[in-house]
Amino acid sequence: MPLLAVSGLTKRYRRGDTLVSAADDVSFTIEPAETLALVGPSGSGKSTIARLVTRLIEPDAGTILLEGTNLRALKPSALRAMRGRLQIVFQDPLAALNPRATVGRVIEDPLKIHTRFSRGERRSRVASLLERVRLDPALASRPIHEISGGQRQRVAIARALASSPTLIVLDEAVSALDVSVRAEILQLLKRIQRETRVAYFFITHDLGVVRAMADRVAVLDGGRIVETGLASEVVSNPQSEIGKALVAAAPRLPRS
Ligand SMILES: Nc1ncnc2c1ncn2[C@@H]1O[C@H](COP(=O)(O)OP(=O)(O)OP(=O)(O)O)[C@@H](O)[C@H]1O
Repeated sequence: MPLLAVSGLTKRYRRGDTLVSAADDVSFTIEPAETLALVGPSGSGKSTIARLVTRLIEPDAGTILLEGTNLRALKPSALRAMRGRLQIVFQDPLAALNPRATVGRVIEDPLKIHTRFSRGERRSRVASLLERVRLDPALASRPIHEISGGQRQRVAIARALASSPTLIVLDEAVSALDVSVRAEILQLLKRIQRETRVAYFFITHDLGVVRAMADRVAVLDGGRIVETGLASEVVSNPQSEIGKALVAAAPRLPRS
């Protein structure tokens, strides 16, 4: 059974008199411990699909099965419990995390929701999550706005890991970082995947990231998936027009 099975996912937005298809009959699967990348030009529907899959927005049609459970059929309380299994990390941690909250608080909050740990257990789990993302546990007392962008994204990853997810959706999660910090975070994500067998749904416009991180890739155009395949094959020999255009527009890719 796939970890995630999405089928027929459809979402339209009204713009004036017309309907814009942000997701048009989208179907794909993600296996445990796998990384699937979703690429496409600006406005092709990548963020919409990330938000549909994580149930932040409601689709017009389609099913989303996580570990065989239909997320759309769950009552709010059951969905809350399931949410821990499926986490999302956004591009801008300063917008996604409360900038005045401390690092420790940001990571501890999901533990309050998803576990029955005592206060002491939560504190020691926060310390081990900080170590997992290679941050000094002493950082727990610092407010989010005082730490660097790269450190903030590590905190966002630690927060996502707090509820022991089986799938993390990364919505342009490394796009705003400079090149060296981005490389460090990608290495970190790979190591975490080896250690925990978490799967990633990697939303990106960066084919270098696809080549470095993904097992498979789906190419999106106008809300439709126009090509899927092994990342190495699609990046070196795209079949769809939009895949060819993305590869042609990419800066020279480092060898994987
Ligand atoms: N809340 C909304 N209301 C109306 N239209 C929307 C809304 N959100 C997205 N859209 C439209 O849906 C389409 C897909 O947008 P989406 O943000 O999902 O694309 P994207 O591939 O993530 O783009 P980018 O890479 O620029 O972030 C676009 O035409 C966008 O204008």
